[in-house]
Amino acid sequence: MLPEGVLINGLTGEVSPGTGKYTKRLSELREIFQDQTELDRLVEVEGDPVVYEVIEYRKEGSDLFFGTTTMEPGKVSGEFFMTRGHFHQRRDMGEVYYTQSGHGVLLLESRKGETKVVRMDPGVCAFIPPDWAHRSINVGSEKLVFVWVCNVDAGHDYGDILKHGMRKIVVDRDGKDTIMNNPHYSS
Ligand SMILES: O=P(O)(O)OC[C@H]1O[C@H](O)[C@H](O)[C@@H](O)[C@@H]1O
Ligand SMILES: [Fe+2]
Repeated sequence: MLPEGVLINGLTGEVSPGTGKYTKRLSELREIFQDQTELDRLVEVEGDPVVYEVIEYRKEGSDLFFGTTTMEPGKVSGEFFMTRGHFHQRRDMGEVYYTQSGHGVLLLESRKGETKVVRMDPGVCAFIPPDWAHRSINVGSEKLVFVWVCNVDAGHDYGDILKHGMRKIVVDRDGKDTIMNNPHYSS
């Protein structure tokens, strides 16, 4: 393993050299949005738009890895495009998100049910403590690009969020991003 400088494009999320990537489209995120009828319609008429892309830089044997998440702007019945959201499998491992461009909301929820919001604006480096679920939401009209750094062993636990939802949702109300209680939240 050798040290290396990795070039990150803060406007596009490109990582050079990257070692892997995946894309999430709207149809793959059906369960997390409130209005699934409208989501189905958007998938149909807009040809299943990309919601976000994750590019990573990972070296075999390292304890850390990093990468970018690039989120497209968009809404489903006023609810902004968002990531799936997850806890880490390892409850002792947090994460760092450093916003490069665009505007977002990082929605966090502890196991005890506390909610916190960290605005994702360029230059903000967000600390995600261990055992807080996290979901990022693009509330702007441009791409939201952020760099994340995490332990390779942290892992993703999607189960709880997929099953119960998060307690809060972020919607456009009169042109302003607004945090509201999730009417579909189930404890
Ligand atoms: O995995 P999701 O909840 O869909 O979020 C998408 C991705 O967002 C960030 O980039 C995290 O660091 C990734 O670990 C995560 O996978
Ligand atoms: Fe994470």
